[in-house]
Amino acid sequence: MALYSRVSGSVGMITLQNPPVNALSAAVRQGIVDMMHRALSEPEVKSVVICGQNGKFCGGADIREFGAKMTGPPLVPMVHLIEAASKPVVAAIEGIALGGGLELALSCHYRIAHSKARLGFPEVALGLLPGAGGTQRLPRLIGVPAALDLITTGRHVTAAEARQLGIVDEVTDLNAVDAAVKFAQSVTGKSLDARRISTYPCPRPPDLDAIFERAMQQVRRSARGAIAPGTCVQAVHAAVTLPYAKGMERERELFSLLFTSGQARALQYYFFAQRAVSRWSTANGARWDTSKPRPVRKAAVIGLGTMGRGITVSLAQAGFSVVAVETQEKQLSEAKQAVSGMLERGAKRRGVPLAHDKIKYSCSVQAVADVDLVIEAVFEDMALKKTVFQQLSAICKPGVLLCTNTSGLDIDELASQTQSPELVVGMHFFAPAHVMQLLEVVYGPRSSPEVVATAMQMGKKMGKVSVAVGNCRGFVGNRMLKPYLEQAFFLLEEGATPEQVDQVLEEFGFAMGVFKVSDLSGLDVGWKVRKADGLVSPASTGTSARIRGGSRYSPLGDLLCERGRFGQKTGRGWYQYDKPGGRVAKPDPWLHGFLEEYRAQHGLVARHIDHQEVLERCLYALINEGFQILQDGIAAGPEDIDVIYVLGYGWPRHRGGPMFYAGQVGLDKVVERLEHYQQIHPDVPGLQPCSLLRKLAASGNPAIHKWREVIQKPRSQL
Ligand SMILES: CC/C=C\CC(=O)SCCNC(=O)CCNC(=O)[C@H](O)C(C)(C)COP(=O)(O)OP(=O)(O)OC[C@H]1O[C@@H](n2cnc3c(N)ncnc32)[C@H](O)[C@@H]1OP(=O)(O)O
Repeated sequence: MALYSRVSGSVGMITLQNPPVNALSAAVRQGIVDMMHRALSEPEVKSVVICGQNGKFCGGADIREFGAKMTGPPLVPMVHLIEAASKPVVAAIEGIALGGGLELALSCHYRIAHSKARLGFPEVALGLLPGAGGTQRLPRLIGVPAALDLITTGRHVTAAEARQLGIVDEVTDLNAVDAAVKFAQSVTGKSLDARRISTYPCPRPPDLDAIFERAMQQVRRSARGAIAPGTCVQAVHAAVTLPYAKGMERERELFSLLFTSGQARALQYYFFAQRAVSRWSTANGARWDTSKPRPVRKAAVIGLGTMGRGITVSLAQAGFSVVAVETQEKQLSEAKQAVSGMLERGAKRRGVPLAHDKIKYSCSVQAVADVDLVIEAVFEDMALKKTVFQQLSAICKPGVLLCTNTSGLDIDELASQTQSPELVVGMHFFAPAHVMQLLEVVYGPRSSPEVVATAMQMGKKMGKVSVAVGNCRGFVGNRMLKPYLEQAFFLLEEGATPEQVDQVLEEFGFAMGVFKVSDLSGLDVGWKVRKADGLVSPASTGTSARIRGGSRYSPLGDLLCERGRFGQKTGRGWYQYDKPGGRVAKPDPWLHGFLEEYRAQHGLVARHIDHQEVLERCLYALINEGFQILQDGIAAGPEDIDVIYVLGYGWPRHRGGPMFYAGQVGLDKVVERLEHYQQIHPDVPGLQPCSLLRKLAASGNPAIHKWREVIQKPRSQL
């Protein structure tokens, strides 16, 4: 709702009230309309200030209401009412003015912002465009290039940048509401003719066509199939080419197109999913709201390889004192140099002070004796990690949290090496650790709730989205990757090429196809794991070479590794590169010949494989594993899996995540297609729909937020 009060006798004050961000719900819109009429009708009131309660102007349209039938006054007539007002209306922007909140501010005649406020049009991230005149007013106010930038990227600007761009009239370090009241008094009685942005002509720079062409190219490059960014460009184009009223009609058409698209639904689901994962729970009943994190001031990182360096940078940038340990002198000095470079670049990019002095380097593990938390980041080798954990358990002060950065090893086995297994938790960072936003916090059966809470909070402080997951091979992300990769290999055996599989996945929206990712991360990583698992056997032909434990197995990755083809680092993998370390993947005729030879050796006949089969086999196998993970209680809900896949594995955000996507496709259809492929490939257990998936499909494909009711009590394997 909106509150009305009179300030200093002549200023009508409208205060938006809708915690937590004063979003424009039906009640708030109704309140604004009613209070505007009141302010305009009271003769004593000479000007109006609009502000938000609790230091937040407005977070935009109320996203929680998007799924329901629209009630209350629409936004567009509301902003027109404000702009057309005969008394000056001043927006007092504290905290945030985002989306519809900024549109509300742009309909006011003046805008006063607090210096700490952030403004922007983030609708594009929700699969929408600013649909209350934002695409028509902003270019009129700040010009086409700047408006295109803000609207297509959704980036927030500071009050200072907003002032520079001409979005706000004044910035204050003092109380913005008081400043707005003073300002409102100072403009009482002045003509408002030049203050209504909708009446401004839209600037037409001479290279207009080139500007729009560039903007379209830019969004095509980065959108990966998302339709909102290009539609935003079209809406701004209407501001330049059409009179305001017609431009508004075009904005409405384009907004409706986006609003009813599956992409907007997926992105809005994802918005709430990312927030839902912070309300974590574990299979043994610990919860975010009943578990208190421990204070951590000083942390240590053991092992300064690629991951350890990234983790050190993240910790230092988050303000923690860090002891960074690498036992070899030479590696330590290399790491020191690399970390300094990363910190310098980070400080420059983010405009923050350097954090060098936060880090103390040491060659000795003894240096961690007084820290509150240790993150072990040595090589992915259980024996090595066990030794480190035994050492840490002996050296560290009592009560220290011991975390391991592992991408899939057994947390409980490591915990059993220590005197306090309840203090052990996994922190699975993604490379590069100082850049990637995702953190899997892996709890073992003995991890204490407060340890999970501490790791979750540490992740948040490091700017990560932390997702709590249970302990199993590969946790959530890498466990689901296994059947996906497996299908990709099988498709090569059956006649596909790496470029064909990658193209299908990239057209779906993945940042990179599975084979390009494999080349980037190194084929030897998986090879090492498979060797440790006893899967890699000496070269042989015939069916037995492709069976392990009674199930189908593809040795293709092993064979490439045996030939020294480890991917980008060796200049050869599933693709060829111009040099070792090269980045541009080119199809490799050698690989095609090798695949032909391989098929011939194993009596396999290449067949034509279509787009749909590639997509369904790769994605549905991965999704099926996701349902198995839910069934096992390793992830608490589908949102956890979806956030992990979007932030850690390049799943296109506008498709919501694998579990959301499965719901969109229809769970019954996913079951039917898995059964179809299982019949053809009975030796691939990953194609057998898991019982939770079958159960959900049989219960009528319920909406994703209802899945938890069906999952009910997960049968935890912990
Ligand atoms: C005709 C249509 C015209 C316009 C369309 C629009 O206006 S679309 C909406 C545009 N606005 C946005 O996209 C803003 C989205 N919100 C954010 O970016 C952040 O939430 C924000 C406001 C920067 C605050 O970030 P912070 O990190 O401080 O908190 P958090 O993100 O956890 O949010 C706190 C809770 O607020 C809920 N929330 C935020 N924005 C909205 C919103 N617009 N509508 C409804 N609810 C919103 C958010 O979900 C959090 O609640 P929780 O219960 O934890 O989920």
